[in-house]
Amino acid sequence: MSVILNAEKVSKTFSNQQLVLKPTSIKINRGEIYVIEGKSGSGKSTLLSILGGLEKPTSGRVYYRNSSFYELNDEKQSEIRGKSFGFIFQSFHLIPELSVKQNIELPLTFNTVDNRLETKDLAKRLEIEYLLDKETTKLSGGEQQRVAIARSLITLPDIVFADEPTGNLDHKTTRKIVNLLSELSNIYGISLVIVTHEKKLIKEPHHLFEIQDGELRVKNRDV
Ligand SMILES: Nc1ncnc2c1ncn2[C@@H]1O[C@H](COP(=O)(O)OP(=O)(O)OP(=O)(O)O)[C@@H](O)[C@H]1O
Repeated sequence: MSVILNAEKVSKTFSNQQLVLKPTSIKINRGEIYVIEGKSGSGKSTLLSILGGLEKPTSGRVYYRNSSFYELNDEKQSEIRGKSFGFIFQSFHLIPELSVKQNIELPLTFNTVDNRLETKDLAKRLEIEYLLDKETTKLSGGEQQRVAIARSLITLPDIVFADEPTGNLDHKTTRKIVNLLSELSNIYGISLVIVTHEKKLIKEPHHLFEIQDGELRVKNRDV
């Protein structure tokens, strides 16, 4: 199994000296799904931001394809974030002035990518083809999240990081979004790292963890 991302003993202390993330090691394999469960304030977003190249850890290293990510220069770091990582957030972060199609294609305008998915194909798989020319402000929460998912996948990244991707959605929409995400991760061989407060968000992730007071542990699936 090829390891795409390897975090070695990463920890985080903010200026108030509180240890928000205890030294944590985790390896992300190609095409596999990782779910990290934890209560509010447990350190989920902090860990996800460190793994996703958005927040430098206080100690430890994150290796992306054998390069120590935070030791690369800013230009190289943003190139990796733009081309090889995708991000999905709870509040979608769509741009209201742009159409659905323009939102999906946004990552392509910032990066010269070698690979990409065709917008129409992706939209078809997410069942939002009919929305491509629409404004995003008039879409339902579930539709907006499907647009955000399409945007996270358009560059055919190695890994998609999702922070509470279904947090604002009802139960039925949540199931649909989660199934779509797993399916697309499988089809395109993209690794998925999801942090959530919700238990059993995905039926059978390849890896299930729990984070409690900044400490990451493998979770017993029966609990
Ligand atoms: N920039 C920061 N400066 C100081 N403390 C921070 C900062 N970011 C996060 N924290 C603290 O670190 C702890 C963990 O925060 P984090 O956002 O990682 O938790 P979380 O599990 O994602 O919570 P939630 O589900 O509520 O988003 C919290 O106590 C938070 O107040």
